[in-house]
Amino acid sequence: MSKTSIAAVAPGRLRAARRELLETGELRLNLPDAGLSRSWLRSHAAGLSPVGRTPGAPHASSAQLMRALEQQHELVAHARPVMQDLFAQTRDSDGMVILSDGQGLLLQALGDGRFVDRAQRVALRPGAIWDERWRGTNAIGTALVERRPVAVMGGEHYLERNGFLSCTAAPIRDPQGRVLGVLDISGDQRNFHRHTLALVRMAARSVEHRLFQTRHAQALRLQLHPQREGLDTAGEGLLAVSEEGWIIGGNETALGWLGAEASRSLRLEAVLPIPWPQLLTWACMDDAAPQCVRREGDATALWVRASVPAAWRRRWVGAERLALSERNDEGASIGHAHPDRTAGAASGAMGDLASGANLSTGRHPESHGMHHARSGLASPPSGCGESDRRPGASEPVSVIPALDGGERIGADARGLSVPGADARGLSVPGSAAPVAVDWNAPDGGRDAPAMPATPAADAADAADAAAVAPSAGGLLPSRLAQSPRTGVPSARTWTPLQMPERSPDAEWPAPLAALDLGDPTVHQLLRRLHKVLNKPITLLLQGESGVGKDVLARAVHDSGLRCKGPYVAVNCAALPEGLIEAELFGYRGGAFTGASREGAAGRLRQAHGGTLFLDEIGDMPLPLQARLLRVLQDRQVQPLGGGAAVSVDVQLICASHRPLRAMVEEGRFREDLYYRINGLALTVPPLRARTDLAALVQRLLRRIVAPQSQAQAQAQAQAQAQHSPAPYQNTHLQSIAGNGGAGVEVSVAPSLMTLMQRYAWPGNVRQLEQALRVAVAMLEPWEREIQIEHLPEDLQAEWTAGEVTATDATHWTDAPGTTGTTGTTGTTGPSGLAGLSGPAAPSAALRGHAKAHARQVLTECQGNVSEAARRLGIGRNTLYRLLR
Ligand SMILES: Nc1ncnc2c1ncn2[C@@H]1O[C@H](COP(=O)(O)OP(=O)(O)OP(=O)(O)O)[C@@H](O)[C@H]1O
Repeated sequence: MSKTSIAAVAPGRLRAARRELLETGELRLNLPDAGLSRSWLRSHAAGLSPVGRTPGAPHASSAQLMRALEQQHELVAHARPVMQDLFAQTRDSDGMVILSDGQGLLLQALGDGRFVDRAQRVALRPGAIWDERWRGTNAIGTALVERRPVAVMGGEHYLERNGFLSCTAAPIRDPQGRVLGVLDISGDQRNFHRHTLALVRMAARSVEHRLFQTRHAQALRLQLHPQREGLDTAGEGLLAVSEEGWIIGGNETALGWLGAEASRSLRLEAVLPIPWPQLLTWACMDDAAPQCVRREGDATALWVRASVPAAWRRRWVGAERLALSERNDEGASIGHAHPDRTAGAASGAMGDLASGANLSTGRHPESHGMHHARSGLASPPSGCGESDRRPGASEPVSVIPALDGGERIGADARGLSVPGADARGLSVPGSAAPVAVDWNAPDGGRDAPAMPATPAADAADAADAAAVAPSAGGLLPSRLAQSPRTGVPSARTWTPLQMPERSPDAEWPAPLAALDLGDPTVHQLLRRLHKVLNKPITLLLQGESGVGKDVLARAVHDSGLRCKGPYVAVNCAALPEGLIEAELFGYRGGAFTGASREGAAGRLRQAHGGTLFLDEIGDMPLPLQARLLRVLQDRQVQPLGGGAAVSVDVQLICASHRPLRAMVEEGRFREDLYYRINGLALTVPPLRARTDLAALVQRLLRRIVAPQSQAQAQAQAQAQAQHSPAPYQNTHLQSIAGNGGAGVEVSVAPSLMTLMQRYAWPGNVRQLEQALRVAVAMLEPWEREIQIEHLPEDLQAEWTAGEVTATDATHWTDAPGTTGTTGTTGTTGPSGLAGLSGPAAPSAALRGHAKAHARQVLTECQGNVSEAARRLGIGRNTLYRLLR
């Protein structure tokens, strides 16, 4: 439906296909465009009749339209000038330029002439909803479903009454890749011009650019294009980078070229061969001209222009001045830094400060060459836009010649090497191949493959590529498989710039990294979560109760771009059935008996801009599942008792300990909802299957002890202030710490740890945490090591009785005086305490070993049974039994 539809499908063929669809419900005749066939089939399935009036297509009231305009004010504001421009260009062809929101609600229209009157008759005007479900195949509605630019000509419209229209529409995506709305040019089909599709695509891109620039106004923004002239056109790539050097956003074009995905999971250096401090230095220059980045090997090139927020410039240049004056004070070499350097010139030293290089250029410090050399970047390209050179600026300084004739970063003018650089060029950390930055490419395209003839062609190609890899369901732009015509390296050809081999763990955000305690399954799970961070992919966390699903969801929230937004957790199992609906979706005042007069926004709306964690979603009643599905699809919430639907933007994370898949098969959970929430399903392993119990115990203990001792320190301080005796209980914790608890070290006796490692922990981490809380509370003031007797009594009883449930659920209990389920014979369990109460049916040899070990410990304790039992982490009676 993109290009084929411009050469409209022959009317006879359309008629035949329509007849077939109506008679058989199928389209075996196959229209030449698969997208058109799909859309017709959808229209048919929606129960629309191609002839006659449209039955009950919704239309917004003027109040609803006003509200929608308010909600979409950013989109409308950025689209308006673009629409005016489009209108000026298409005026002669008697058409209309239309903007719709993401639901197909027409927000604004520009047009004049006779066509507008005709358009009004088919409700092509603000307030009407051109969703495919109501109006059949049409450019706006179909572009929304197909998520790509679409042209629908004359009889290709499913409803015959729209057959006089020719419409071209392109989705407008926000910087996260979500479709915000659609830009459309509609006109009389007889006047249709074949370039309209390219025009509307470019216009939509232009709106996206404006949105991108606004949303990322506080970030460093990079414009990219294989041709210098391509910068500032709708075909350029855009990247946004945080001050720490993380990619935080990118448009489809940039992501396609760089093979990157816009998430904080990638540092800029992973995709562009420029060390971050040096790029920052260059970007902070007042008049930084575009530069050409070229990859070694295949000579593909990208032109880069950077803009930074003014505050960054102030910060970096200010820091630079300070650093310079400090270095001057120390009498250290500062190369040729000029004391009166301008801000832009001063910024040039950032690179060498950051990289530790000491550059000596022999040039005037204010020359461009100076900036580049001092920043560690090679000098500006000699043929790289003469106009970029300031009048009178000196020639670029000499730099280390590249093996292939290019110039290198990573080495200073005297050949001093910069950390991270090697003789062959800069090695991007973890990247497979060294890459060179060639600031000297004569035109940025000399070695580069042929470039697109026009930005329009480029735009068309990118759109076609998007059609190849459409990003479904509001996902971030997927990697584009660039058309060869663009001459731009596809994601594949840039692959060496990525860091597939690197271990990303070092770059995990702290909240995720903190959960990586050494268990390989958990590690894999965290890796997968890390990959989908900041992507609108719904997560489904499954696993037994207490394994830490909520903890994971919270870590995902805290690690992502939404961390400043709300995190709202709802336990669907804990809410009375009658209240879930009101709790989730909100209600209008007095909507039901007992409802408050003011009404309530509901948890979904509370989570707007943040994360909604729906725990135990398997416990949600079926009717509510249907409602939730609708909300997830429409991204709008309708409060109970009526009122306008409100848009919500939430990252959804669902969790359940129930087997949802099986529930779907049994009809207890909606299949459509299951697939909707199942963007990425991960199973959190039970504690008994984890190998990092010791590290987890330490983590939990730190968490348990620190606040306790802090609270006690406070209580003590308070008590002292009131001249009353300090509370006795557990004052040892802060006395151990001596500093309010921060340094308290409580650990678990090794023998007890062995026992714990063999226990099945049916309540998982929750049970472990509770056990440790009790144990810490039971510690005497002088004790810092947890023994079995500190544990809750039920565990003690279970373990000392040898009734510990093993990971393999085998019980052994033939220690004297106990009863067992397996009746395994032998003496004791495995070594140490585990031998006494180890869960897996121990062999006689193991029991013998445990007994021997207990004897040895007793000898070491010079016969002191209490001490030996303490060391072994068991009670005295148990030790007696064991030794018998
Ligand atoms: N990795 C972890 N580090 C520290 N504490 C953890 C970890 N995982 C779980 N916990 C603790 O275990 C308890 C249970 O965790 P959480 O509520 O996340 O489990 P869950 O799987 O969501 O349980 P349920 O299915 O019953 O809701 C919490 O107190 C939590 O703090």
